[in-house]
Amino acid sequence: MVALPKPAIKNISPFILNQGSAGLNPQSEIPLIDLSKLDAKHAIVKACEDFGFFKIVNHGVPLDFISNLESEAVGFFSLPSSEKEKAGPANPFGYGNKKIGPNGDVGWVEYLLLKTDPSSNLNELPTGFGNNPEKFRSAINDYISAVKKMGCEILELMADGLKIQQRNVLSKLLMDEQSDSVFRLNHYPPCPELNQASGDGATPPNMIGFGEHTDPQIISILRSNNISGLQISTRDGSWIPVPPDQTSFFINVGDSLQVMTNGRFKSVRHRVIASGSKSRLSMIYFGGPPLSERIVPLPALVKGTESLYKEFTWFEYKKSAYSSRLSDNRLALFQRIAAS
Ligand SMILES: C=C1C[C@]23C[C@@]1(O)CC[C@H]2[C@@]12CC[C@H](O)[C@@](C)(C(=O)O1)[C@H]2[C@@H]3C(=O)O
Ligand SMILES: O=C(O)CCC(=O)C(=O)O
Ligand SMILES: [Fe+2]
Repeated sequence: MVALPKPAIKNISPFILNQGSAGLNPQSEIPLIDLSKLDAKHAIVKACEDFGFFKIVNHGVPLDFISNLESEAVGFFSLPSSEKEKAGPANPFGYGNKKIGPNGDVGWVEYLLLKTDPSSNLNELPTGFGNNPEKFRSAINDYISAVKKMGCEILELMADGLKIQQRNVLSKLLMDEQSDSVFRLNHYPPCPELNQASGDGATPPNMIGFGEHTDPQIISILRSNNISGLQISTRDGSWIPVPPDQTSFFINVGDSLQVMTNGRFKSVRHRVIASGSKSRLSMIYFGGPPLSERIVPLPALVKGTESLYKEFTWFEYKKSAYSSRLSDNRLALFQRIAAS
């Protein structure tokens, strides 16, 4: 594995999370789903209800697709800033460094945000995009196809587990040619100054790599190298660390799936805490519907009850998401106020 260069920083204060390790609950277990087991569909539904998050093993994604993409990504993030910046600034797609989104959020992270449609910006990767942009492009395409296939299998198991007759009711949205899915490579560089900075006296301060948020799409499929940092928020509001596992995937329920299940599944709040000494690299596929898709609860899940949400299209939701801050509760605008 190639060592990534360390960026020079003078002032790390905007990135410090002023709460030490308070509120962390390392005891909770992250639900583990074995995709080869017959009862996977029930375990998936339970994990989505309890956590909105789970880990997948026996996923069927070829490990060489993962390692090829990881080495291409390491190669890209090792380039001099002047080279990486040729792919930026992220607007929202492209190379971004520390700035997340358009509304003032920052994190100790550099990233590449890409559309997944192979005919779109993947083919516009600028020259200077590593030594062999064609190799990078092909590693991204191989990875995305395999991960999308696994994502569709998971969405079909969810539909089965929810006893919905049309088992492709969710997966067809990702399979649609117009699916508005995105792909992100995040690199959290080490921050040696963190070890010297003073926290609350007892514990060193935490550094925000990627601030807390929920993902807006249907499902996010995350894989990282073996460096920790990802945390999820539980129903009681405490944070639990997600032990890294570079051979597995982690699934997040997104806001759209929360709505489509009429609140039965909850989108999971999560964040990344950067490390003082090690580089974390993550790759995330965000499976989204076509822009024109109406995001409404599946009819089978509203029988006898009312929809908890006002109707909206994915385009309307995305537009509103892009005028929000990262930590905002983006669904609040679309919630129906229960009649008393
Ligand atoms: C602050 C922002 C970044 C984000 C768009 C937003 O305005 C609010 C949602 C953010 C998020 C979180 C999940 C994904 O990383 C992402 C690509 C997405 O779809 O929504 C990011 C957006 C981004 O970085 O552009
Ligand atoms: O990098 C990670 O591990 C998670 C990042 C994340 O939540 C995101 O990009 O939406
Ligand atoms: Fe996220």
